[in-house]
Amino acid sequence: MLETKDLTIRFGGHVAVNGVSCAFAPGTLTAIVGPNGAGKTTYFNLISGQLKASAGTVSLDGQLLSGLSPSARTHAGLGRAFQLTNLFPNLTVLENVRLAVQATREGEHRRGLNLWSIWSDHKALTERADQILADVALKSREHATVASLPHGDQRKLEVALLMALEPKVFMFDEPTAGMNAAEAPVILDLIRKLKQDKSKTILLVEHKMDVVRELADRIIVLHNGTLVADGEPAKVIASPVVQEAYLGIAKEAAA
Ligand SMILES: Nc1ncnc2c1ncn2[C@@H]1O[C@H](COP(=O)(O)OP(=O)(O)OP(=O)(O)O)[C@@H](O)[C@H]1O
Repeated sequence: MLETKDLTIRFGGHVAVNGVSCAFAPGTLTAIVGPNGAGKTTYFNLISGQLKASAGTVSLDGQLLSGLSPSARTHAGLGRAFQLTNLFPNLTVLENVRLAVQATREGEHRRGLNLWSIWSDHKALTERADQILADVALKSREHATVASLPHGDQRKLEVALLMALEPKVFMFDEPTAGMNAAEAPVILDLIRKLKQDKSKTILLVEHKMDVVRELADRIIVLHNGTLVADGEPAKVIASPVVQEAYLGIAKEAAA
């Protein structure tokens, strides 16, 4: 179980995330919605450790993550899509995914300087990386360098690297933003498949309400950094306060 307690961050006088307490259980996909500037990405950054909280805690399965670096949190099971700037731009797509698989499996696979084990590890890692690339429909690009990828493929690669980590918690921040009509369904399918694994916790920041309606088991709504609604999607979406102030659905419906 991932939990935030009274999680808060201030930037100068501005409270971007304000005392958010929430628990996310395995087997659920929670969508985090709210207007621009509501604090959704900042909340993600506090959970993943990219930002240091002014107050409050983050824990996973009882382990306190507050104070840990982003990579230590990743090691504890928290998976956030990689920033491609952290990758090796001149290595190929396949090489990058294989490195991510290797980083995840390092403990299991280290068997000294034995050529046979190095070769068989390499083969197993490549097979896993190949599978992940097939899942995100990026196989045809496996020999391209990361730097040469168009934007949509870079977003797919971010998801591929997240898959390679095999985390307990998957955090997706607008995973289909900037993707074309052919690319987005691949990623949404992948999230649908992930949902079937009831041991995984999925958090999704998403503006597209049709995606939220279809995928979410639960919606939480942030507004001015505060948690203002939390519950079953139909109920949260239907609540007047959310419709009018936060989602603009009333406007959409009227248009
Ligand atoms: N590093 C920072 N320094 C100062 N203010 C920040 C910083 N990061 C975020 N903020 C402010 O915190 C508030 C929340 O921003 P955040 O990006 O989390 O919102 P969001 O809900 O993800 O918005 P969007 O839907 O537009 O992505 C905004 O007012 C933003 O300007």
